Amino acid sequence: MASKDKKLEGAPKDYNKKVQRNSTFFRAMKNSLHGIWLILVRERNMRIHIMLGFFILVVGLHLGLNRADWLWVAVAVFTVISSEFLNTIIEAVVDLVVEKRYHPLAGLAKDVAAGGVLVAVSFEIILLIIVFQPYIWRHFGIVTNFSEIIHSFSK
Ligand SMILES: Nc1ncnc2c1ncn2[C@@H]1O[C@H](COP(=O)(O)OP(=O)(O)OP(=O)(O)O)[C@@H](O)[C@H]1O
Repeated sequence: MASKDKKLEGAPKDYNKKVQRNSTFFRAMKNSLHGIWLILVRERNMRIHIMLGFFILVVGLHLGLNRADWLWVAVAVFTVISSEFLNTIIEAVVDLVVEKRYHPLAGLAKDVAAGGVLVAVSFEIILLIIVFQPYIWRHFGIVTNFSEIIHSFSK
């Protein structure tokens, strides 16, 4: 994430600024929404995860997933989104601490954080295959043993 945005690098005039605590609930909410806006604007991967989430929503509505399946889909999608938040936080903190200097621990922290996202995406793919495959087979009129077994679990 290094130096994508000059505004977030911090200018000398910023050093005199005072940090204001969130004095009201609405101010805290405004800052939280600003955080969501920042990650959407800055992180291409987050935009991809969100678009994929909407795509899964449309396909799920079209195939008529049941309530239990929607729960698993929500777990899968939000696990990935949460891991991307964590990845971005770690990248920002690492860049803040090391500034632009090379440090093996900075590389380790960033790579491990990115690895966490990869694990979350793998978890999402496995869950989505398990949830969607019986619906997709049945959508095309194919009934397999596996789809029946999976479907009997979700009844
Ligand atoms: N200060 C550093 N010291 C050592 N290695 C670093 C440092 N900063 C980044 N790296 C290494 O370079 C890689 C790319 O870092 P960079 O910050 O450009 O990417 P990123 O922010 O992880 O990418 P993206 O924003 O696309 O997720 C990291 O995964 C890490 O291996």
